This record gives sequence, C-alpha cells and structure tokens, in this order.
Amino acid sequence: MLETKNLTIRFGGHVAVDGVSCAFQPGTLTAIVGPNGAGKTTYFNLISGQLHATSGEVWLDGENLTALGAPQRTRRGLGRAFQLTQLFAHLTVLENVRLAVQARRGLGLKLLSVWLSHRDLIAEAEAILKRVRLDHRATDFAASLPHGDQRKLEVAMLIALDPKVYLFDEPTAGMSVDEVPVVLDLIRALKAEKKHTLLLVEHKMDVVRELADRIIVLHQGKLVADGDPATVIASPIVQEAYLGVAA
Ligand SMILES: Nc1ncnc2c1ncn2[C@@H]1O[C@H](COP(=O)(O)OP(=O)(O)OP(=O)(O)O)[C@@H](O)[C@H]1O
Repeated sequence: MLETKNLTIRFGGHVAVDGVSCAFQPGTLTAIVGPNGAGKTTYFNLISGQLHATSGEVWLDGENLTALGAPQRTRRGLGRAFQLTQLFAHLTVLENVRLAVQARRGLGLKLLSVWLSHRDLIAEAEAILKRVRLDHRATDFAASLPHGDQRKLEVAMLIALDPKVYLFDEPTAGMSVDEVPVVLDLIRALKAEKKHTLLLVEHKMDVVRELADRIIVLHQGKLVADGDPATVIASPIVQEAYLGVAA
C-alpha cells in the first residue's frame, strides 16, 4: 500500500501541497483532479521523489521512503512516467525500452551478464513495444518521434520497469484523437490485472469517470474530497471549484 502522511511542500511563502494524508490500495485506480495549480503534479513529484517534502512522509508497503531520492524510490516500485528529457534521445526506441528492462532486472553494467541475456532483453522490449503499438518505430531515434508516440514510449518504459505503483500525469495530453484509445486501453489492461496501484492525474472528466475506482480532489494544495466517482463528481465542491458550476 502507498501512503502519504501529512505531505506538505512550500515554495517560498506558497504551500503547493498542504498536509495531504491519503492511502492507495493495490488493484485500484485513483484519479486526482483539481483546478490548474491545485498541486496535482507537485503531489506526484513528492511521491516519486523528484521533489522533497518540507514535512510529512511517503510510505510504500511499510517502508518510509521520505528520505530516499527518485532512483531509489523507482527501485522500491514507484513508477513515474519518464519525461522525454529523461530518455536517451539519440538511442532508438527499442534501445530505450531495453535499457529500462535491463534496469529493472538489476543487470546494470555487468557486461557479461548483459551480453548473455541481451537477446532476452531485446525480446521483452519488443513485446512491450507491440503492447503500446510502437513496434513500427523500434529503430527510430527517440528524439525523432512525433508527440503522441513519445508519450507511448514513456508508457512503454514505465511498463518495462514493472512498478508496483504507476503514476500517470495526464498520459493523453497533446495526443491526437486516434492515439488516445491506445493509452487508455493500456491503463485499462493494467487495471484489469488488479495488482498495481494506479494513480492518474487527468483533466478529461469522461476519462476519469470511466477509469477511476475512486477520485480525490486537490484544491489549493489541500485534499478536499475523496470517494467513489459518482459521489465526488456530484459533490458541490467539485461542481463549484473544479467544474466551475455554481452548486
Ligand atoms: N518548483 C516550483 N517552484 C515554485 N512554485 C512551484 C513549483 N512547482 C509548482 N509550483 C507551484 O505550485 C502550485 C501547484 O502546481 P502544480 O503544477 O502541482 O499544479 P497542478 O494541479 O498539477 O496544475 P495543472 O493542472 O495546471 O497541471 C502552482 O501554484 C505552481 O505555480
């Protein structure tokens, strides 16, 4: 189970995430919604270790991860989609995914073991590329991909790490309409496996309504609503604060 306890971060005088306590169970998808600037991405960054909390804690399966950096948290099973800047722009799509598979298997730079299992790593990377329907791009350089394919590569690398917790921050942002279903199908498939903890920041309410088992609402850094989708969407705080509709 992933848990944040009183998680807080200040930027100067501004409290971007303000005492958020929340637990997330494996096998469930929780959507995090809230207006622009509510603190959703910052909350993700605090969980993944890209940012360090001013106060509060992050726990995963009984271990306090608060003092750990992002790479150590990744090794513990917290998976945050890579941003393109974290990919190897001048390696191919396949090589990027192969490196993520290699990182997960802990092979590092042990050359002999890498050489022995190279074929195996490539086969797994190819299977993941098929899953995200990016196999036709395997030999292209990551930097040359159109935007939608870059997002799919981010998801492919996340899957390659096989994390316990998936943090999806607007995974379909900037995608064309025909690309969106591919990514949503992948998230649906992960959800159907019922073993991962899935967290999704998403502005599209129809996507949230369809995918989420639970919605939490952040507003000015605070957790202001938490519950099943129908109840949370209908609540005055969401109607007013998020959807801009007078309650
Ligand atoms: N590194 C930083 N330094 C200073 N302020 C920051 C930093 N990162 C985020 N903030 C501020 O914290 C607040 C929360 O930002 P955040 O990006 O987490 O919101 P969000 O809910 O993800 O918004 P959006 O829906 O627009 O992506 C904003 O006021 C933002 O300007």
